[in-house]
Amino acid sequence: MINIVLFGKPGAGKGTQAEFLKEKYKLTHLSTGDIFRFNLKNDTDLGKKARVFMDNGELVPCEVTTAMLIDEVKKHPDTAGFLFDGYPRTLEQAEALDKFLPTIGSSVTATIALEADDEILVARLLERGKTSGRVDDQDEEKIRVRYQEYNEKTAPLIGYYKEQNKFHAVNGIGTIEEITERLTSVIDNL
Ligand SMILES: Nc1ncnc2c1ncn2[C@@H]1O[C@H](COP(=O)(O)OP(=O)(O)O)[C@@H](O)[C@H]1O
Repeated sequence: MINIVLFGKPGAGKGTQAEFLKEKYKLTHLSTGDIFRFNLKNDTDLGKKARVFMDNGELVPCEVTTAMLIDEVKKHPDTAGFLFDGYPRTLEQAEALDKFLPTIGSSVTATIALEADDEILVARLLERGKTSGRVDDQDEEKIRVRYQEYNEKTAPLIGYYKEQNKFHAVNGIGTIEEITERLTSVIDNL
């Protein structure tokens, strides 16, 4: 089983690239943001728990997110592997994943970060907000909260995965195809 964690700031292109990678490597794509948005739209109990946090650009509490992720993983016992997109986002979540995966005989294979400058990313998000309908993409204030959350809570994961020799960085600026190419060359060399 190969498990890839796609890592990067909001707007870095994780979702776009995940679409290509999941096809190429036959991976199950689990985007916590997408799963939450689905639950929000359908007004499920999970959606109700997540809404306030998401609408403000804050992280949903770890126990809610981790329970949801584990449920999703368990729905795909026969997969060739997972492409985690948006999880883990805190040290607590990374540790939870490292504890959970061995219970299904697996582990994180590699973490790949898509890197880009903040100004480029904020511009991309505001552009996406015009068409996506995502509340958290339409307001610079909320975008700023997400970057703050990233810097405080998610950035420390870089060190966590480097220590395990599982961290790879890829330049996230270029055409979609160029970036897919960079990501596949990392994965093919794992
Ligand atoms: N691993 C997670 N832990 C906590 N909250 C999460 C997680 N993944 C997604 N969320 C919630 O969903 C929102 C949207 O996630 P996502 O689409 O991945 O956003 P972004 O484009 O900001 O990376 C986040 O701002 C957060 O509220």
